[in-house]
Amino acid sequence: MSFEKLQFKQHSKMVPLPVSTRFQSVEMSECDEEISIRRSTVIPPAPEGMSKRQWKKAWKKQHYKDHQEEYAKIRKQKRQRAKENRRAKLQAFLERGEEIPEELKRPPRVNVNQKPSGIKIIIDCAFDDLMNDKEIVSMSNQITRTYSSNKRENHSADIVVTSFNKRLKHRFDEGLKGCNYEQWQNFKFVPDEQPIMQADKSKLVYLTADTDEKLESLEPGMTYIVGGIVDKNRHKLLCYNKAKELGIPTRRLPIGEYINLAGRKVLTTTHVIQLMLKYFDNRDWKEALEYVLPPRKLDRSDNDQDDDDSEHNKTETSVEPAQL
Ligand SMILES: C[S@@+](CC[C@H](N)C(=O)[O-])C[C@H]1O[C@@H](n2cnc3c(N)ncnc32)[C@H](O)[C@@H]1O
Repeated sequence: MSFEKLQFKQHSKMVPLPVSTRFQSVEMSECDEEISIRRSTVIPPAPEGMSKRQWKKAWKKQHYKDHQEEYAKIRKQKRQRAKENRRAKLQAFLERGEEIPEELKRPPRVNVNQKPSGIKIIIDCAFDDLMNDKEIVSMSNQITRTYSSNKRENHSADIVVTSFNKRLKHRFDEGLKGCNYEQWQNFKFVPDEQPIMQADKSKLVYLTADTDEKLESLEPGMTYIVGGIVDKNRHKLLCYNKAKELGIPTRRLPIGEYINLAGRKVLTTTHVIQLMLKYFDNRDWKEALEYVLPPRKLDRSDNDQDDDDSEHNKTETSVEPAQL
């Protein structure tokens, strides 16, 4: 048992939570229910030998664990409420005979006219140990969003998540219970690196922002590897060095060639995959970049205003696992 856990157990014995601080779910409105969990959680003083910060972190973690099911229920209710609100808003527009505003429109969850792009994408998740807990959660959300895009866009890819064997897997098995990831279409999760190691190297490209070699186009029959890591670029050259060691050619996305990007040219795993999927619409990088990247990433200081109609942000909308 970890030091933190032990401390927590000991401390819990010494200072049992007063009844008033426990979760009260009885006959309250959904909103009240959530507030009751949050407001009632007065954090007891830190046990000796533990910093306030450490204790707060450990306590919150344990509290969340103890109330996991209640929180899941509240999230579900919130989603339900949001759905009902949206439906009511749409109904009001329809009744007034007005057109539905763009921001209320949503692309269908499943694109029935979808075609296979012919490419395979590997999300290399061998970097589990380099991420903190928050980053693991963020990575798992990126994967669910990627799955959602792979169902919605006009072209799909065969996607494989490799080295899915540690905390990221645990996050899917525990935190995202019910998302049924093992049944996802065009999406496979494997525990090892076999799809990388056994592939024909001439058909592999490792994508990385750390190379000067530009990716000209995407070609059916090829496999593109994307690093499955959230690291705020703490680990520079990580994927570049791995690819070099494995003898896999590396390429960067042609970003600067088509748009001015505000800030770094290192994109998230999801954005990179969304770009690849969108590229197949018209084999046009500029169009794909403007569609996928959020407006804050696009440096609009010297652009032409025609681009403002782009639909870039549609795929950026966060998709809750339960909405998949
Ligand atoms: C958040 S980045 C990870 C950055 C990490 N430090 C690394 O070494 O790659 C996630 C992944 O998206 C891909 N990626 C991000 N920006 C890219 C770019 N400009 N060109 C090509 N691939 C990119 C890479 O595969 C990268 O590993």
